[in-house]
Amino acid sequence: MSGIGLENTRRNDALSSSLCLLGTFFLTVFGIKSYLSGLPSYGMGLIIFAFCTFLVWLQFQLTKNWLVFQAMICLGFSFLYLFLLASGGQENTGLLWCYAYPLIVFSLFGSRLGALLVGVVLILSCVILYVPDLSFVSHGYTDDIKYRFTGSILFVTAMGYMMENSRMQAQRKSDEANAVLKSMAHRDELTGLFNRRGIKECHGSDAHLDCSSQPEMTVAVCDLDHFKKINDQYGHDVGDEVLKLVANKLKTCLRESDLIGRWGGEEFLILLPKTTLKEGYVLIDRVRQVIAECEYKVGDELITLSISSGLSSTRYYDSWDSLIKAADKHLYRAKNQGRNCTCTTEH
Ligand SMILES: Nc1nc2c(ncn2[C@@H]2O[C@H](COP(=O)(O)OP(=O)(O)OP(=O)(O)O)[C@@H](O)[C@H]2O)c(=O)[nH]1
Repeated sequence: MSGIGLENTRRNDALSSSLCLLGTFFLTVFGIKSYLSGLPSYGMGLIIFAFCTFLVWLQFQLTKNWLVFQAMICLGFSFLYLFLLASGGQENTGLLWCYAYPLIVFSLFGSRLGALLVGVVLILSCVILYVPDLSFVSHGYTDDIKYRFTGSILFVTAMGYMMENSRMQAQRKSDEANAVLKSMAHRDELTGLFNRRGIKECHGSDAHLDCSSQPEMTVAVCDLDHFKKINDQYGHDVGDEVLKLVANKLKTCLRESDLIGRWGGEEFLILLPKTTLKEGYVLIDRVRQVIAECEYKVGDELITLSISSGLSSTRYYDSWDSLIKAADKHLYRAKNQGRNCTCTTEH
């Protein structure tokens, strides 16, 4: 799961638990109190709401289905809001709890959808407050309380909307910044290829190399030949351009599924999943030929390039360190054999 996805899951978990468990607690306490104070049906109503809230929480813990949770909790709290408003609650104190409603809806649905849902429920609450003689309405609010409640709930709704909006904007900015930071931490700035950390993040654990449970993977360490001379003769900027050119050639020569990284200065690491050592040899030697054929122009001069590579495979090595060490050993052999060549155990 991505960092952002994980963050959302954590937020949903925290939100569902605090909403449902606190809701269950307060509804139970005030339900029992009302029941014992001579309002049995109202008290029972609150206790039933408490029980349903707990069930919704339990359902979310078991299924982790956020959409179902959102729908059920929104429906439940909308009913509770209208119930408190219509009944007035114990000694008309039901209104006090109504202020939590817009905040709950905004935190569950965000500012836009939240505003729509709260809007619908506020229209229904105006019907309850101002339409006379509705059979299901038993409150005894004075006109002054109705006006003041309408004004204050609209104010809380507007504040809730603005706060949720700024929270969402801050979240978006932080998600974007995190994505940029993650890419910077895992990519080489010059070539855009994965850096060491990026490669290790994708394939770094020895579990990725277990050949008994997954297909063979071949690893190649490729190194530009006599790169120091290019730097010394033409300057560091030209050296950088050559590195970019080679990185692009690697990208175009290899498959989508292959992972290419810059392992060190002028050294590249290539992972070839689902590839035997023999197949890997063919692929990497073709890359060698392509690079040997390409020429880089500096002014009127043409620079010829070449790479040497060493290969190893998960068929023979089951730890990351031994795999890279073996590829390095073959690279060393390729350099000693005169460079511009590819070496493996079987060749
Ligand atoms: N332009 C540029 N040069 C780099 C970069 N990183 C490392 N280098 C240079 O790469 C050169 C590597 O030199 P060596 O290790 O001697 O390797 P080589 O000249 O390619 O010789 P062989 O590998 O034996 O063929 C050094 O001069 C480093 O300064 C980089 O990011 N940009």
